[in-house]
Amino acid sequence: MPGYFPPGGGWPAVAKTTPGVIRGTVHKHLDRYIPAMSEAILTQLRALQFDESGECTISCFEFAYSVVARSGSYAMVGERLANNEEYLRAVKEHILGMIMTTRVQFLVPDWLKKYIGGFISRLATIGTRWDMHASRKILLKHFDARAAEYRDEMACPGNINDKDDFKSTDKPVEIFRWLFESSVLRHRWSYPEVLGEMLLLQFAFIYTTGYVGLNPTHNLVMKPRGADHQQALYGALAELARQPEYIQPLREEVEAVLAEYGATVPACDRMILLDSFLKECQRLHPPAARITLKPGTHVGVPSSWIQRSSAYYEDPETFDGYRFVKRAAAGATNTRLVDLSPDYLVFGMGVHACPGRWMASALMKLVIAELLIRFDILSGAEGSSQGPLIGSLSFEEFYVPNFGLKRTLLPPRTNSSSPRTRTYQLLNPSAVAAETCMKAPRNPETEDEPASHPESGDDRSSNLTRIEFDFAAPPQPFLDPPAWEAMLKRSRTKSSSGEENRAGGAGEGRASGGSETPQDQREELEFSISLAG
Ligand code: HEM
Repeated sequence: MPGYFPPGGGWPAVAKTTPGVIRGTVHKHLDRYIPAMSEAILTQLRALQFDESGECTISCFEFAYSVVARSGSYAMVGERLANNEEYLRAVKEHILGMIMTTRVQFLVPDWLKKYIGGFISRLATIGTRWDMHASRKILLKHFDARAAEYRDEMACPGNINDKDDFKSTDKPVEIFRWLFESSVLRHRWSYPEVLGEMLLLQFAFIYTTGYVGLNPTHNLVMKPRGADHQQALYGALAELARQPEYIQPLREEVEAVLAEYGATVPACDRMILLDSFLKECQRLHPPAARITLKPGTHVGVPSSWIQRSSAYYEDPETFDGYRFVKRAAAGATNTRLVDLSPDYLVFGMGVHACPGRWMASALMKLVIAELLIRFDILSGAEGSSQGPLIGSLSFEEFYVPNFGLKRTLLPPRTNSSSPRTRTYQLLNPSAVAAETCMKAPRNPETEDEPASHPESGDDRSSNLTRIEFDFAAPPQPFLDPPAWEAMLKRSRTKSSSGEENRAGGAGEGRASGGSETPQDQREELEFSISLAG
């Protein structure tokens, strides 16, 4: 990022070590972050404001981005700042400002950059709502204050959060603290380098997860402002709404899993259908991946094309949220959201593969789980979800929203008659169910029952396609019983050895199965299938 790093030094050494930080802290000790992330999600839900008529208008994108900004900030700078609204606003605006500034920089010829690059990065967003300079000032103010606290704590003997201390506590390590202490203790990086890395990491963490992850089926091939944005602006809520047949099975899965395991890593590992759903979203709408061959030369990896190729995927243009669960059942490897493979490049490949993908996966699952449990999600009929966000900007790989799109949210209605009866809030009450090519299995025994949301007080939901799904019940028709059993068994084995598995694979360009090779995984599954059969 121009302006952050000392001139003439090129890309700082710290850039090569931050993935190590992510692996050593966020990735290896994911279980320590989950309670705080979960709390952050709930805080964001509680922060929704309802007006006198009992409605709350919110942009789906803004909600997704905000919830990830808050949870991500827990991991990056700790609880106090993660609850500081000024800081959070600055985080979100700074990331968008970075995108704008980078795009403006692209317009400047290389030979001119060294003269006016820094100047441009100051001016590019000035006076806009993505004013990078203003938001950076706020961020630096908070970083400085936090760093002073770290310094004070380090000055007290025994307070240094070194390796041993970290091992002996259950608390998650703030990424900023880790970077800061390492730089002070080991004289590794200058303070401006640490700050630069924090600002880049905020982007790698928050924008990707909020945008790519929680807006999973948007189209990342962006068109210029004012052009037809058709699919680019849907958030996860609206996207789930477009495929309403997924809501109930996913909801039942997360309710069952959270009831048994709470918000934990094993719970996230057991959200098999949600994992497949998210992976399918990312397959169809990956972020643009780029590698640099030599300074100034960018080569695009056509991940969109690869992930929609019939050479790798059957019926590749069709969204099938259970695609990967079916593949796993059929014995395929690399079917989990975090698995890497050449036909699935969302998290990259090889040594630079995303080390934050376990964190992103867990966070996305927890957010969607909480939403599914608390809200009913229906698509907008009035077209607001189809049009462009006025004043937003979109580029080839990034979208910079102005949060103009509003959606309606109703407050929860209480229903104390039965603890099993849930009352879901409605996102956009004027919504209609979307049409989709997904075929639901018909069950003659339940066909006459009212579908899904008996408490909603209307019969809209009876028009929705309904899939009965129960983990305690026999498997769904699309999975034969032995395959289903094998899959559950495999998932149990995996999550019981989850810590070692997660510690094993980040960035090494292999599937995330710890020391397991794809062949091992396949053999294990075949063995399980033969046992179950
Ligand atoms: C859905 C969310 C995410 C997506 C789609 C994503 C995607 C990617 C991709 C494609 C790369 C590889 C870039 C390359 O090949 O040069 C990458 C690298 C990276 N990501 Fe993520 N990421 C996500 C979430 C996160 C999170 C939550 C973190 C931090 C906790 C993170 C931290 C990083 C870092 C530090 C790198 C650099 C790795 C290296 O250079 O070795 N990412 N990410």
